[in-house]
Amino acid sequence: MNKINIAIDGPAAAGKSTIAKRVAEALRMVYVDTGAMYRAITLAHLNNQETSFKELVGQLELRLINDDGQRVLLNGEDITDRIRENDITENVSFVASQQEVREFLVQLQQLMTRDKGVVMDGRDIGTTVIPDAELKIYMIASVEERANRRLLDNAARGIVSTYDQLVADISERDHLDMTRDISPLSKAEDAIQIDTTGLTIDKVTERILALAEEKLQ
Ligand SMILES: Nc1ncnc2c1ncn2[C@@H]1O[C@H](COP(=O)(O)OP(=O)(O)OP(=O)(O)O)[C@@H](O)[C@H]1O
Ligand SMILES: Nc1ccn([C@@H]2O[C@H](COP(=O)(O)O)[C@@H](O)[C@H]2O)c(=O)n1
Repeated sequence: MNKINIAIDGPAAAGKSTIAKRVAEALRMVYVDTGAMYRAITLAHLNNQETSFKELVGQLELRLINDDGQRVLLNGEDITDRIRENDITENVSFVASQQEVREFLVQLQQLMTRDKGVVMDGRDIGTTVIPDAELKIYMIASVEERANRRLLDNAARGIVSTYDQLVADISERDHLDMTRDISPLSKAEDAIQIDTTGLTIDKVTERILALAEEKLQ
């Protein structure tokens, strides 16, 4: 059976990580949430704001552990839950627009996908990280649906937010991600667009598994 890489890109709260985890589990592939990597560097930056990004990425140790999803270790400390908090979300787009940060993480992500067998989600996976991925998905949903989903998410995590604030925050983050100079969020020409608005998690997972099966023949 072929070994493939699957790239899943799209805006905030479209459902990328949820679906990527399920697809990876079903196909016994490795799951990588690249957003968590940018969030981890954002945390390091907030704790060391006097340090240049070049120095910062040169001195940190970032590890991802696939353990019922993905755990994130920064310099040995488990920061999986910490990086979902509002201060990280409010600063991550700025950090992700820094050339030194992108070069550091894209190189790491390309190393992770070198031997294939990875489902990787983010903003630039199909365009920049693995442009030769055998299957590329561009996942979208209405901003209203994404705000509702994130509201439920945050409530489950004990993070304070309101629907209106999330609509504004998600729209702002989408704009920042789509308009930055380096590796902006965009649909790869050969990506298949899936609008998950009104679709269940199972339905979306089934659709992507069917597409992946065609590539695995
Ligand atoms: N098709 C769907 N229908 C309903 N809820 C969904 C669907 N897909 C994902 N969700 C829920 O929406 C929330 C956000 O999903 P997820 O975190 O996977 O999005 P994301 O695109 O990875 O977001 P981000 O890029 O901000 O990390 C999760 O709580 C998830 O359970
Ligand atoms: N490949 C990627 C992944 C993420 N980003 C930036 O990180 C932010 C957080 O990502 P989430 O998936 O956790 O929402 C995202 O808004 C981007 O600014 C990126 O640039 N490239």
